[in-house]
Amino acid sequence: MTNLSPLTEVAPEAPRSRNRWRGLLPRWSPKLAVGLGLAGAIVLFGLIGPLVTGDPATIRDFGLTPPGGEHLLGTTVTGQDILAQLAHATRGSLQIGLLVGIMATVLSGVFGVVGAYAGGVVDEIFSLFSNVMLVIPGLPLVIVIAGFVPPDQRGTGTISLVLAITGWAAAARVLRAQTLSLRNRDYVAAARVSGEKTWRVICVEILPNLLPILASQFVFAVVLAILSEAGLSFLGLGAANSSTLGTMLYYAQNGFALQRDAWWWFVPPGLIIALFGGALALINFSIDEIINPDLRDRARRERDVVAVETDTAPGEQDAVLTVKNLNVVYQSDTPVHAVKDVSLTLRRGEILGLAGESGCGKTTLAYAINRLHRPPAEVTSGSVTFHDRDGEDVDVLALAPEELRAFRWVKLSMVFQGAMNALNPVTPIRAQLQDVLRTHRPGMPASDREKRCAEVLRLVGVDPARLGSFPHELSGGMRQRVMIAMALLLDPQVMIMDEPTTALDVLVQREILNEIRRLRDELSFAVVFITHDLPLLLELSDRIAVMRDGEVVEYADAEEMYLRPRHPYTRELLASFPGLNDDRGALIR
Ligand SMILES: Nc1ncnc2c1ncn2[C@@H]1O[C@H](COP(=O)(O)OP(=O)(O)OP(=O)(O)O)[C@@H](O)[C@H]1O
Repeated sequence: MTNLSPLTEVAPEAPRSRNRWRGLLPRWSPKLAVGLGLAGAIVLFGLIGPLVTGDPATIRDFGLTPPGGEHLLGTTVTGQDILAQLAHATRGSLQIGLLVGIMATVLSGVFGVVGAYAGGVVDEIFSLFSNVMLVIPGLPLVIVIAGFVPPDQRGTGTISLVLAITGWAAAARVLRAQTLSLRNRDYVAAARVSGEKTWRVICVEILPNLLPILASQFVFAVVLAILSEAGLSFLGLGAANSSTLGTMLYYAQNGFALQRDAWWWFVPPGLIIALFGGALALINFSIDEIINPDLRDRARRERDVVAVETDTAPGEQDAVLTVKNLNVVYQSDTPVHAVKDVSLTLRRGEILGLAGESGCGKTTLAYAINRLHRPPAEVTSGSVTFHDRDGEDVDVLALAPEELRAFRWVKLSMVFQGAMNALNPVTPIRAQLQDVLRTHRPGMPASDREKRCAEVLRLVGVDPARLGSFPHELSGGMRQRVMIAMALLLDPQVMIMDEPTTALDVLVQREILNEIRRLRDELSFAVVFITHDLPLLLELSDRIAVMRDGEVVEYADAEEMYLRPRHPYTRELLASFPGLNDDRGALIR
């Protein structure tokens, strides 16, 4: 099958290149539109309402008037206009929400980000303090603190402070974890080494990466503050001399609004709290999609799965893996469409070679097949189906996280590019191999684990006596064999090998390739073998797919490709290896 489909446009991404901050903004979606619309309307009401609705405290001599006429939302028992009260109360609640949001975000930033960046004793003290604050139950503490503050000092500022003090710790934990990961990134290390000041490294290198998390936490803190303040006011512990939605509910309860069927007194403030909470939750969900692009992938994948199910073109008879119209895009400032509409079928026991120059998308394709791709990489469409030995078809892109964990390495394993450096230098080989078995076969007795580890080492031609060795005591070739042994441990049906021999000298490379072919014959797993070295693939593979610029431009039997390359790019690739141009006649295998 030759796949020469035209480049799929990624139209909505175009503006990203113009504005690097665009990537940090939520994508426009119905959820976001509804959330922003509702929240915006409520904020406008809180801002403009008090200016046009008049004094909410004016007492009139006609109490509990139902909505209509002069008083659109009716009056309280003392004849105060509910609409005017609602406008002022909305403003009061928004003020508290905003104040608490800012204070809680600053506190979590200081204790989470600064602590984690400073490290050492500072981090330990900050982290201990955050943990203590986290385990103290929030609402009871708020009630106790608010209860101890005399009513005349219990203004909006005091209540906001109390709510912020009790509401920052969980966010600080998340920020700390994220900062610990960011501070070890190369660009942060480079900034430090180049002598940038600490505040600058935090503000310029770290904080921009935390913006979506901070925004999400801010929104959450605002919702929580409005709800908590309403709860406190309802208990009579809210801000004194101020009007909030909670105090409105408190007075409605004291005025027996429910018993008097005066629904217009308590329903509007309750409704505004519920709508504002719902609106911010919708906004927060859209921000979550920036932090975790997997969320937006999921919806799209579910759509794609339906499309694939209705399009059940007959696959190849003995297929173990079918990739259909797979598209992967790196959603970076300038989106890179790294895999374009790729369709491949891997037969049971087959070695499928994936060739192409550096940057053509081989690794991206391998990672996407395995669901190992990480943001900004995103599978925008297509399907990956694994056809299990027992006849079941597994839709790999739709697997839930737990199912994926059970699938990977058991059914489909991977030997990574530069894999020989992937071994942990301070742990003996035995422990590293046994870890895989402990994770995937928790019930396996220790003696069987030991036996299996020795067995796979033997399979790849490494003396089992080496089980106790540390990686640095092994040669590069041996380490590579250990990595292949690790991929074999659970007897997978498919093994993806991404340039597994690139760093090795030609002789060791040849030995390992022979080993792979022998193992495939013995254990009959299928292999996707990735390399830019087309001659090597011609020797090793049954079929070869040639990739260029993210597309599979030719897909054919190895011998056929060698003798009759059809695509000009394949011919160009073959011509670039001098040994293949001579008169050898047939492919040497
Ligand atoms: N994190 C990323 N963000 C944006 N673009 C990326 C990212 N990673 C890879 N790319 C781009 O995706 C394309 C495919 O990269 P990929 O690593 O899959 O190529 P490859 O064929 O495996 O190359 P190599 O043989 O050198 O490993 C390249 O154009 C690359 O620049």
